[in-house]
Amino acid sequence: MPVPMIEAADVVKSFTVRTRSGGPRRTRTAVRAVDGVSFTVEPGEFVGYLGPNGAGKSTTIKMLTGILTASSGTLRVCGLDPSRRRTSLARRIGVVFGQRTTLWWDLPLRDSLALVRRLYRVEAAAHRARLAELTALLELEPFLDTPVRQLSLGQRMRGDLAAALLHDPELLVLDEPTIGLDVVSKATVRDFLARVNAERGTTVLLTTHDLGDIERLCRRVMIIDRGRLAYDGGLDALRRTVDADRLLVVELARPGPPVIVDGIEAERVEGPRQWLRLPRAANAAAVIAALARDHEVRDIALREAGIEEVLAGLYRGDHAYRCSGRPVAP
Ligand SMILES: Nc1ncnc2c1ncn2[C@@H]1O[C@H](COP(=O)(O)OP(=O)(O)OP(=O)(O)O)[C@@H](O)[C@H]1O
Repeated sequence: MPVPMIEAADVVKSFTVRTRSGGPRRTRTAVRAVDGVSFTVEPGEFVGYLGPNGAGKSTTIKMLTGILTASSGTLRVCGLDPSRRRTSLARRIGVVFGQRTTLWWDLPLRDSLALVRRLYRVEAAAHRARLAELTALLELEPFLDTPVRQLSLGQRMRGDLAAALLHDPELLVLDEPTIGLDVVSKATVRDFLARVNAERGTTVLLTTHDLGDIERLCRRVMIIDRGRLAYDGGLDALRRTVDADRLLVVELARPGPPVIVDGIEAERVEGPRQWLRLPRAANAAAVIAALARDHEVRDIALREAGIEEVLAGLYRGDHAYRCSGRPVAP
């Protein structure tokens, strides 16, 4: 059995936050940003680590890369304890944060990448070969001699990906790598990541809010919500759940409270427009007829629910969407 790339067992991270409760005194409260998370990632997997804002994704990534130490539980990345073996681990993993660069702002990209070689002590010939390969794959040539601060966001991200992969890591950890990129740059980054995973067998853990990233890249997704794992399983299983539902979007003559038809209550209301989720077994024609009988309806549309609706349901803690992929903490 190969050693798992990542093993997390009941990992907790608490922060102490000081809050002012009206008067001059501050009270200390503990916030459990990550609250007993357990999972295993095997070599070669491409896993999406998803969740709403503030769910605990970045905190998890910081623990995986040794920036933060877990309050309790055990964590192993490439078989190492990240907080105790941070330097050894750095040689075996690559990390990209979409919101900030690891490159040297005033240096041309080429020089930045040369410095990365020294940091990771990559042998010169290996570096040349790898740089040539990454330059071709990421189409870096036109801007290798441009200072990083003059690069567009898409160019800078390609530079950051090259920097993270120059030392040929076993695991690549990405925190929102496509944030702010246009559709063409996103496609370039996604195609590149898919190739790195498929051809080099690099394991990838990806945090993103971008549905396109998830659909294109992640065979498995883990969803964290308020510090706890709410779903861990295949994207296909999530899709099958999606297939089970349809959405009825109804435009009423006037705004009102959520309508209830055949026991189905509108889950979203925006002015006169309301959204009802119809299980596959529901008879859409009967629901529409009942709606028209009891309400003044201006317009109606029926559509298949997408991955977006399923994620929104999971993020809301909608239990109907807790489909079982792998065991999930209750
Ligand atoms: N250094 C810190 N001190 C106190 N609380 C923190 C600290 N870092 C994170 N938190 C809190 O922990 C929780 C999880 O934050 P985290 O940044 O991990 O979320 P996230 O899932 O990455 O969110 P986003 O999608 O918005 O980036 C939040 O409630 C956040 O306010």
